[in-house]
Amino acid sequence: MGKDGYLPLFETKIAKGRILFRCYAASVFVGIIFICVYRVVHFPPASTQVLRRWAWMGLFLSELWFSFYWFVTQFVRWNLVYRYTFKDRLSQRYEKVFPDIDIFVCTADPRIEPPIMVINTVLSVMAYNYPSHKLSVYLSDDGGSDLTFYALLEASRFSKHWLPFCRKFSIEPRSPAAYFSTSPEPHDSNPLMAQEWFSIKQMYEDMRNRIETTTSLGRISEEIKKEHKGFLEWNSVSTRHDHQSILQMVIDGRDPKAVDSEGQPLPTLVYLSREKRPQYHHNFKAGAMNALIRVSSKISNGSIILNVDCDMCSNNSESVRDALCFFMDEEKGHEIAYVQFPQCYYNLTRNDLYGTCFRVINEVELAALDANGGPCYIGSGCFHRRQTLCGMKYSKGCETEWKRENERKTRENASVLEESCKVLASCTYEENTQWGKEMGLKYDCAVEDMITGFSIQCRGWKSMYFNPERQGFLGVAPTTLLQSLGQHKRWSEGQFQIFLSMYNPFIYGHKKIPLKLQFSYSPYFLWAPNCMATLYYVAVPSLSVVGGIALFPEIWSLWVLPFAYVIIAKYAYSLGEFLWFDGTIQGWWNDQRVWLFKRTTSYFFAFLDTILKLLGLAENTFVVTAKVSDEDVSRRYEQEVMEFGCPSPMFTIISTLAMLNLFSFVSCVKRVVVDIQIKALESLALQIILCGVLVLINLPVYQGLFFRKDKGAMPTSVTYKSIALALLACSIALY
Ligand SMILES: O=c1ccn([C@@H]2O[C@H](COP(=O)(O)OP(=O)(O)O[C@H]3O[C@H](CO)[C@@H](O)[C@H](O)[C@H]3O)[C@@H](O)[C@H]2O)c(=O)[nH]1
Ligand SMILES: [Mn+2]
Repeated sequence: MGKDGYLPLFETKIAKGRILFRCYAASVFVGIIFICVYRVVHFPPASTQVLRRWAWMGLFLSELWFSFYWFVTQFVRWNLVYRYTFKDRLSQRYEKVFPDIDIFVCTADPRIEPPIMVINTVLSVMAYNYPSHKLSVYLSDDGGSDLTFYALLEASRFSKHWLPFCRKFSIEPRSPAAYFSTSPEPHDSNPLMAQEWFSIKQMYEDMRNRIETTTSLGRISEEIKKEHKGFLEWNSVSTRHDHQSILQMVIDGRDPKAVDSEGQPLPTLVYLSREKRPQYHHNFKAGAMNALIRVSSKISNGSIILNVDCDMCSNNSESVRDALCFFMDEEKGHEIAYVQFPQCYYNLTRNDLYGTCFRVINEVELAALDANGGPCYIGSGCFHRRQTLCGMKYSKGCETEWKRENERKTRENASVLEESCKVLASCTYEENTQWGKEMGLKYDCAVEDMITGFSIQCRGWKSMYFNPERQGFLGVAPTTLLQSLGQHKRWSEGQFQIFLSMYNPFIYGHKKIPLKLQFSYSPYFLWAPNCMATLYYVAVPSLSVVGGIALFPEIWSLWVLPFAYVIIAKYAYSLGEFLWFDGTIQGWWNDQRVWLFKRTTSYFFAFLDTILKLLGLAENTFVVTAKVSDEDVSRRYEQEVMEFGCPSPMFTIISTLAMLNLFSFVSCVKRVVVDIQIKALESLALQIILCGVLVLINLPVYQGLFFRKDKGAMPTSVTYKSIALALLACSIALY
């Protein structure tokens, strides 16, 4: 109970059972100390073995890096908190004075983000269990596509039937595609529902067919063009990189005629494609969001903004109310800037081949960030207080009066409003303003979300992490290895860039956020530099086996113990944690493999590109992740067969490392079996084991290189290149 007998709207529980974790962490720490002692005491003497000395030094440095990184990640996990909301109390106290909510959906390219998927997201958020006249949904289309506009128009019509249906039968989830693909056909025992179910389903299928036919045609027919004045805008669009602002209020919620089939008001629905000109940088998603912030401030000015990516549909119609439990809590609400939900995906397979399901991040790491001062903003599924997004600093006593917030709506009619808002979405509007710097989402960073959230926290605000039983949002996970690696390259690059910029958590965050939070950001911001230590560890010990250079204690020495303990304890704990959160053993193994791939490729290229950018030799890019794949690729994804397919430098690195370890391993086996040199191998035992594990984890790579004939196999050019490179490396190691 809060002060004065007030019941809070949310509660916080500290995770129990951290004893086991703390014992584990402390014991591994001791193990690490022993390893360091071993490395120092057994440092090869200067006079002999120059090569071994260097290899040893590198290995020691890598181990120091891993230890430091491990130490920080464990330290910030010391406490975890979980939040629970009381929606009934919220409803009792505030149902009549709920604030307006603006929902931003971003899309960028109709070819890789199909309009039918986009409008399913739009429909799912229009159907929140929340007073419709207080909801406004904005679709930002950076693809500037009339196909997307057409789909939105169709969605606006369909919503008139969909919203009452959702309300009447309290269905979940409220994205029609997700609902009809997961809910069983209704029974005859409920004839009323059955009848409506089938007719709505039919209506949805018809709409989907129309949209998909038009999308595959690639252009809008003359007939359709007559249906809405909005299509005229495209007469003056030359390309998607060069056009005026297009703004259409597809549903004007203030209009008394904007009602659904039961006469209830509909949410406002707005289409925006901000102006694009080749000579102006558009700043990717951050630019789109900032245009939306301005335009929406003129139209609906909701005091809470929800941001979702176009593939992240709502999976829980209560999420808005959940978020409000935080913002409207009488005691703590006024200091909360944003409420972040986890990013989850609906297209994951059982063993999650590409390790995309952030199991441990969602269940543990974000809860730890929350305990240390607040989670980061991760782009999608996040509710913001409008003022904080616009740069406001936190100050005590600036409590929001929710009742007054709603009285600021404009009365201008839709077409006047459309015209006057276009200016706000023009290229020149931001010139000589603080947009992208102190206002709105920040520019010049590939992870605009992280840096924006961080700077909001540095302005004194708190944030909350909320991970409800029924997931709030579900998106589309990448379905090929290359997409997944590309996504991680963008993330790790952006994060490392922040670390090296003035926004370094320890410098910029100094005295602004708790030290623990500064530390909590570091493991993410330091993803990229992991590549160096990892590359070293997977290549040098194996090559040293070929050259007969021992870098670890002999198998019968007591010094093996700390190595064995640290490795076994670390991996056993990580496996246990993974299984605890509903993972599978195979899934964990896949996760380890992807961990390796990311560190040797995504992070490596991110590291290089960050350095190039610092030197002014490269520019920021944003490669949008594809949300569709052709049938063949999807089938292999379903069957959990790794997708290579096209030549890429990333694959060359992966295959070369795999081949190199294979060669080393084969050379050991040969020595044991053919030359019977068992004794000589005692000093190399740990390296051979490491090499063997690397071979095991790379099995799908060998399959892709040599045994598969399908289109997802490794391209032959990569095969030849990697064999040549690995042979070269091994022969250098031999001499
Ligand atoms: O110029 C652009 C580029 C992208 N987007 C949109 O941004 C979203 C995220 O793009 P996606 O390719 O799906 O990136 P992800 O890696 O899946 O996204 C995560 O990481 C991004 C930062 O790297 C954040 O912006 C996202 O919110 C977060 O979900 C999508 O809705 C895009 O349509 C734009 O609106 N304009
Ligand atoms: Mn995405």
